[in-house]
Amino acid sequence: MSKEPDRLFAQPLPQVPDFAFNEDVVRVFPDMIKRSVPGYPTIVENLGVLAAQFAQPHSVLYDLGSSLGAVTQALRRHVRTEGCRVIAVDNSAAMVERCREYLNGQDSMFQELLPVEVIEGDILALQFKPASVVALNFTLQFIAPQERLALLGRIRQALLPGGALILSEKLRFNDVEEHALLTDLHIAFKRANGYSELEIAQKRSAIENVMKPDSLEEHRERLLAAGFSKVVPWFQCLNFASLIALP
Ligand SMILES: Nc1ncnc2c1ncn2[C@@H]1O[C@H](C[S@+](CC[C@H]([NH3+])C(=O)[O-])CC(=O)[O-])[C@@H](O)[C@H]1O
Ligand SMILES: O=C(O)C(=O)Cc1ccccc1
Repeated sequence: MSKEPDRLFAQPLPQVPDFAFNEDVVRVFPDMIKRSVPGYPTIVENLGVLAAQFAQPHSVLYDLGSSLGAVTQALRRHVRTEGCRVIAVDNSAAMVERCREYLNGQDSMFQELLPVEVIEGDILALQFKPASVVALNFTLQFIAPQERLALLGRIRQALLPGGALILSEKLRFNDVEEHALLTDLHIAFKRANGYSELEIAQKRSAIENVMKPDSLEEHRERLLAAGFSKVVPWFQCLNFASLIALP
């Protein structure tokens, strides 16, 4: 994994462009996501542990919006179910290229890893195969809000009995005080991880048009509307949470 530190927003930019998952972001992504998302390492590792409980023999496990394949690698560490394979999908060419490099490196070092196929494509255009586990780890928040329900409906239709969707997201809060407190605490988390006020402000302006978080209530209602029967939050750290949705 690249160890390059994230300094993308360290210098004043005359105009802050909309955030994109391009080559510059790919180079610093492991550092960026760890220093920006409270609980990220815990969520990724335990996503593998959870997935192992839902994986059904001879089925597909999806990693949607796979970036550099952190979730795929956690699935490979924890899932031991017979005949499972992983399909990782991302629409950023730069992410997919680097993700394939990492996974090929693993394949050449270890035997008996779950087979992985990395697809460069839009998850909105995907024809889902019957799946026991679908991971959307901080990806749904980048999908246009009007597309989210239909996508979750297609995922619900693809899920096998006994399977699960694991959905991790940044949250917003309907209660104004709660929203302000957790937003301030998230900023304190970033500061504690070495980001300057300028970096925090410029990153915020870069993501505000492209990343639209929902509240926990909105997630729950939309998942039920998409046909899921049960929604169980299993992790929250500040304004970041992860949910299990059962078919
Ligand atoms: N329509 C789309 N189709 C496919 N991919 C998409 C789409 N929209 C966005 N992406 C991809 O979704 C990923 C979101 S990052 C996921 C982290 C990873 N899951 C991790 O656990 O490390 C989250 C973050 O950076 O906060 C990016 O790689 C996008 O290219
Ligand atoms: O940085 C933030 O404020 C976030 O909400 C998380 C994030 C992490 C990586 C890319 C984009 C957003």
